[in-house]
Amino acid sequence: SGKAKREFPNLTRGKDPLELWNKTGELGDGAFGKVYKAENRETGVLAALKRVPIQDETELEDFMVEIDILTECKHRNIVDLYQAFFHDSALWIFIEFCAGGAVDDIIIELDHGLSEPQIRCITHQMLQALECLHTSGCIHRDLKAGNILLCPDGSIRLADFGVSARPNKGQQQKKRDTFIGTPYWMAPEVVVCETNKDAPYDQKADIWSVGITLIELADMNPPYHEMSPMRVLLKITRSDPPTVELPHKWSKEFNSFLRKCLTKNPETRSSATELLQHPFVASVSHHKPLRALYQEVKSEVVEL
Ligand SMILES: COc1ccc(Nc2ncnc(-c3cccnc3Nc3cc(NC(=O)c4cccc(C(F)(F)F)c4)ccc3C)n2)cc1
Repeated sequence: SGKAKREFPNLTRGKDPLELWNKTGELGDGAFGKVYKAENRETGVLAALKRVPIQDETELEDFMVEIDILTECKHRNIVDLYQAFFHDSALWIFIEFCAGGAVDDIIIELDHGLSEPQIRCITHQMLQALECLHTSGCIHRDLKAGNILLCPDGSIRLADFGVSARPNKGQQQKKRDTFIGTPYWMAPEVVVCETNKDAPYDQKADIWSVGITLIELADMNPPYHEMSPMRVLLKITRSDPPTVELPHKWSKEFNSFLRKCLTKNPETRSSATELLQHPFVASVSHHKPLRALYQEVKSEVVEL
């Protein structure tokens, strides 16, 4: 095309990814193209591979937002980008493979919610990942158990299988009609923004979604899961902040932490940095409860 090719430092062009990586299986059919499991021919390292068909350079720029975020936000609790290629009119993204899969699938597989020690562990790592994203000026916008991956050592990685966007730092305005995020986890001010598209919202919206995700981990579903998505939007804006189904079943610290996340006013809602000082997560020091969770999932599969 006549348009000058934009330089993308984190993108390898003119190399066939399958010379370096061997596709070993399928992981699912993502919102944007297929997702495969892959193994590095030289090192044996395992990766998850997403192949996104690209029509032209402008579409490539849209999808490079994701590569930029993953390059800028290198953190032990955010999925690790190994390599990105532009080859055969497609963007090939190779991510560190997390063998435990997504936490919402684990809850379905085990058919029970997580224990409080397991939830404390996940929350501590989620807040660290969010603190890193927010410091880099990014907003996730679609936090939920389905976007949290579990690794065998009990660590978790924040992922985004939808399309997370960056705040418009002079970049193209988020497409006005796209509906970002699944409604159940949406903070009140985001619902207002999506419906009247004016109220600005920022990183505090992710903190609300942390609270909803903790309820999802404890009760196996987010609040109002039995309602239709449209009715949920009204419910979220009109109701008092939700709690877990049986608050007395959980510690004072857990309920207090939830109240800090599920504060309707984003101004007074705590930030990720503030919440890392909260007693619910301040004393977390190891991943043991999540290593046990990984073993449980893996043993479950063997039994079947
Ligand atoms: C069904 O069983 C399993 C078992 C293991 C796994 N493990 C695994 N490990 C790593 N990635 C994936 C994965 C699965 C489906 C789709 N994509 C996956 N990873 C992936 C993620 C991304 N991008 C992000 O996660 C992402 C994009 C933008 C922002 C962010 C964040 F905000 F978190 F920084 C994260 C890009 C390309 C790929 C292949 N899956 C998945 C399913």
